[in-house]
Amino acid sequence: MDRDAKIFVAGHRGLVGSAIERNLLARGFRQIVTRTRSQLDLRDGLAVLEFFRQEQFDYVFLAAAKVGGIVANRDMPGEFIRDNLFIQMSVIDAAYRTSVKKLLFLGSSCIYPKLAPQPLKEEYLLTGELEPTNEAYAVAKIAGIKMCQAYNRQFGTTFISAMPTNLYGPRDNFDPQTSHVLPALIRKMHEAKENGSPFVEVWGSGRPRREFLHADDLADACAHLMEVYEEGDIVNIGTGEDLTIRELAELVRAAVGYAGELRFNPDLPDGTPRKLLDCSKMERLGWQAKIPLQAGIASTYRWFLKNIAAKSEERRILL
Ligand SMILES: NC(=O)C1=CN([C@@H]2O[C@H](COP(=O)(O)OP(=O)(O)OC[C@H]3O[C@@H](n4cnc5c(N)ncnc54)[C@H](OP(=O)(O)O)[C@@H]3O)[C@@H](O)[C@H]2O)C=CC1
Ligand SMILES: C[C@H]1O[C@H](OP(=O)(O)OP(=O)(O)OC[C@H]2O[C@@H](n3cnc4c(=O)[nH]c(N)nc43)[C@H](O)[C@@H]2O)[C@@H](O)[C@@H](O)C1=O
Repeated sequence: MDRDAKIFVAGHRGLVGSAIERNLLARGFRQIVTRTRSQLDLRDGLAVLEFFRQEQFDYVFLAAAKVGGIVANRDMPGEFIRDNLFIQMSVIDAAYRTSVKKLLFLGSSCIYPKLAPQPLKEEYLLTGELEPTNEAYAVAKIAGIKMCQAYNRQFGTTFISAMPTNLYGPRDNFDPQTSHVLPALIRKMHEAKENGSPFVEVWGSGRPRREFLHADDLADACAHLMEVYEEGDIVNIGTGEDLTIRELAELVRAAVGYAGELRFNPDLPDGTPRKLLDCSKMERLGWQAKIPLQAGIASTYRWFLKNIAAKSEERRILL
């Protein structure tokens, strides 16, 4: 990729898009274009096509999506399927119509069947039933993969698809109701420590296993794929290691320095029992994750203290 190539990072204010933008700048790319949602609603196909016609991008990273944790997915399936299908349709089609050289679409490990063998190999896609809590989101993601592959076959495009495991890092969503588990636990334990609460509620049984990848690692993997990979076949991106939610909660508790009790609430959903990616394909392509989970949690907590906790405290004092 030429360092003067014109690149659109869709979703640049989110967890992944912001990490991709940082990574591209560090790699020396000079022409990165971004738009906020209020400047350009990516669900609006006509506006997106007009924007692509004006800008004439060489490369596109599609990191804009409707994203949320297990309860947000369970409770808002209509929004998850609608927004994601619209965003994907608009951006992928506009990329084809304006001859973008390469587009990277971001799927998710939730595209795999709920009870697939572990670790999850790319070939397990569409071999069984999906996890019900995020079926609508997963179906939209599978449609995105299939759209990229169909365009490659019929129109000769080079649209590639990466399947990340569960992610975390700076600029994550820390809202306890809609976020994923890791930012939710950071926030809940931090607030419990500040308020002297004797326990923190952890959803579900604590037994499900999850794999966690730092967004900076994912961004590096995406930039690497954009440089070296040309196929439509999906590629998993993870660390190759997982742990139980109870073990994760203990790690977060240690990082935050919270001494209270973890109280598991079985009324909330566990979701998929295990979701560990087989990352051997990505390793063969010359990439491996670098940020250890404990170090990643510690740096994410520092980011949270500076950017979320400090601002809530400022607001509380002003009120
Ligand atoms: N987080 C995770 O654990 C995982 C994420 N992924 C995938 O990675 C990608 C990025 O996720 P992540 O960074 O976590 O998500 P975030 O919610 O952090 O960021 C999503 C971004 O998309 C933008 N966006 C959403 N809807 C629109 C719209 N209609 N028009 C324009 N922009 C829009 C948001 O803009 P605004 O800031 O204005 O709201 C935001 O910048 C997604 O495809 C997701 O499915 C895959 C696996 C795990
Ligand atoms: C990335 C992936 O993310 C979603 O799936 P998920 O892996 O189930 O994501 P999650 O992070 O929300 O939960 C992981 C586990 O953790 C438990 N858990 C405990 N306590 C809290 C808690 O406080 N918040 C949350 N959210 N979960 C908690 C929770 O009960 C579950 O057992 C998909 O919908 C879809 O969006 C997707 O692709």
